Amino acid sequence: MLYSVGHSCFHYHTVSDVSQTLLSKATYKRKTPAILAFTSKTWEELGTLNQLATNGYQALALDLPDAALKFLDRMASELGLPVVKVEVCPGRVVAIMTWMGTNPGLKSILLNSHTDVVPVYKEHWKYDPFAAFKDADGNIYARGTQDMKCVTIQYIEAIRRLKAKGQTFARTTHLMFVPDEEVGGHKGMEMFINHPEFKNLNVGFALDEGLANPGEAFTVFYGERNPWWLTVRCPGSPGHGSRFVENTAAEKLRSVINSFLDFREKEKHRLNTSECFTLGDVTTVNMTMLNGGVAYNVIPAEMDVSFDMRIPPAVNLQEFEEQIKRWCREAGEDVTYEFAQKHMNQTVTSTDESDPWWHAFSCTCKSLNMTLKKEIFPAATDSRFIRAVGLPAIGFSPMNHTPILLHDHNEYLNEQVFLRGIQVYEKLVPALASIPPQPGEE
Ligand SMILES: CSCC[C@H](NC(C)=O)C(=O)O
Ligand SMILES: [Zn+2]
Ligand SMILES: [Zn+2]
Repeated sequence: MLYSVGHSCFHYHTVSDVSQTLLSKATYKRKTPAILAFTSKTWEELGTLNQLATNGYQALALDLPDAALKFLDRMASELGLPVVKVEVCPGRVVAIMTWMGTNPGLKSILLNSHTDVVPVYKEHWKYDPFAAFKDADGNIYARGTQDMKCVTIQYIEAIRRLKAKGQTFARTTHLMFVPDEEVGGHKGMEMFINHPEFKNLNVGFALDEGLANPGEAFTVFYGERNPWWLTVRCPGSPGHGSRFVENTAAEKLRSVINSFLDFREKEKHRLNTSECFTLGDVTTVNMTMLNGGVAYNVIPAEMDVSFDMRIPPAVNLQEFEEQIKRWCREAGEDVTYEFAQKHMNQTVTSTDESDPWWHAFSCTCKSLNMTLKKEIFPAATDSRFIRAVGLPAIGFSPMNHTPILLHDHNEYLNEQVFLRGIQVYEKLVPALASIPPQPGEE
């Protein structure tokens, strides 16, 4: 197995070689980026290696065949930035490029993006979804053009331009690339956020993905609805399909479905009749799975129904769950529910002008004549894990005049919109990374 060390030229043949070299510090000069071979290490071992990193050694683990990681290695080497890679769970690697600030004791800026994408129905695409075809109007079609390769590349290109101009800033900027946002982030950001290597990043403020806006404005997300995925189980008396059996599962199921879907109607009405509400301000309920029954003429002993619910931060979650319990009780005997996902964190990020992070963000956008529309993100991104540990995070993908096509067929982004996004980060990064020391910072 071959290991290489960032943009230095060391090669090792086994992980053990790497560790041996690492652990005999005499072998290293501080200017030499060293490897932390995370891939086969336990978290306890990482603690030791981590201490080496804080002593001035850069970290890099490199036996990873993943194409996205290889691409990021190439970008890091072009930008002249060190990369840390942490295999948080088997096969799930988080990569971090770091542009060190002139005052590294200050809280850093985190530019987060995910490297995974959702699948495609190839037959429904006008062009090959993995060829990034650009049409005559400059629209680039490909899976991930909006979600969120655009943002990843905009971060990288903005840093490239800033570095080329010789600029430096007080605060450190980290570009972080996580592997599994599209399947919930549980083996990526959710695990990594409590990892010592994340704590070492000393993050003060994070940017992560948002959504396109079809109009002139740019949407920014300061919070998210909590996803609750639950299954309601309705047991009942079985019997012959020709009879009026009492206490059937289906009668209970009907009551449950009616309660949930009546509530859905009310929330839909609330959204459609309010000028100022967006999807993120109301609760959505969707019945997504239905199970039960074994034969046409056998009344089933159980029928189950599953719902995807998204609950805005302003809703009292305890009261909401009481309502679910009531619906189940009203449906009949022994109706129970269980959660597949139950997110409870309702932290939102300050968008008050007195907040230094928001102030820098919003003022920069204003200086670029951008109109911002503040919203609650209707679905769930990795930002929820960042906010859950008390860090401010803004969901922002600079795409205006663009239909929302994430996860859709024919996802595209216009090249002009994409290029303007680079300019936006070219201003945002300096503004955020130059925020003066705040009370409590050194
Ligand atoms: C709750 S984990 C699933 C995460 C997924 N995120 C997106 C952006 O589609 C969702 O909201 O369904
Ligand atoms: Zn995304
Ligand atoms: Zn997505």
